[in-house]
Amino acid sequence: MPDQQINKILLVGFRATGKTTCGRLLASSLGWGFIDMDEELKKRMGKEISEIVREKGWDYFRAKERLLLKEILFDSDDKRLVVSTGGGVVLHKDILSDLPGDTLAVWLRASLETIQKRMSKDSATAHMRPALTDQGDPINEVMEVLREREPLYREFCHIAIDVDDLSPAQISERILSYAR
Ligand SMILES: Nc1ncnc2c1ncn2[C@@H]1O[C@H](COP(=O)(O)OP(=O)(O)OP(=O)(O)O)[C@@H](O)[C@H]1O
Ligand SMILES: O=C(O)C1=C[C@@H](O)[C@@H](O)[C@H](O)C1
Ligand SMILES: [Mg+2]
Repeated sequence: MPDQQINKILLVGFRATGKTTCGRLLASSLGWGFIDMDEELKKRMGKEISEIVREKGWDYFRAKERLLLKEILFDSDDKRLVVSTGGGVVLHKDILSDLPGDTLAVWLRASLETIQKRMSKDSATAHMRPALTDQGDPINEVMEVLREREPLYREFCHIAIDVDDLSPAQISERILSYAR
């Protein structure tokens, strides 16, 4: 856990675990700034994530994501900020393993079933969540990618919240108790 006043909260977790939804709510409850990394990358590049990946590939997307993460953590003007990260931010292991002392990383942990159900229902999946593996199907590949990423979420996050049976408001409430 951070040993000083918390100024930044990073919401981390797999696709469709509610990082964007809960982050917006949490920032508004705290009266802090808010940034959604995927939305920011889309805005900066003027394209949907699916287009960026189709045209330039995942390595290019990760390079841009990495620069943005560093900028947010180390050069942001906003003193207090809630950050909804992209699902793959744990791949930037060197950054996540050396977070500033005022930054709390929260893992929104959901079951395979919840993730697949939410991804299938969410119209944003088509343009925000292109396939990550050779399987070519973002829903079918979830188990394989989760298996790789769960140890990273566990290693880098200070706290985990099981979100399957909680509403966004309940999740935001839980996180609030750590930030005050
Ligand atoms: N606690 C919740 N209970 C039920 N549905 C939820 C909850 N949180 C989010 N959702 C729904 O799940 C879907 C995905 O949510 P959201 O976009 O916030 O996830 P995300 O973690 O930001 O995903 P990504 O990593 O792809 O950006 C949305 O349709 C949202 O309405
Ligand atoms: O899990 C991932 O690697 C990703 C999740 C989304 O938030 C986007 O950042 C993008 O689709 C990559
Ligand atoms: Mg999101």
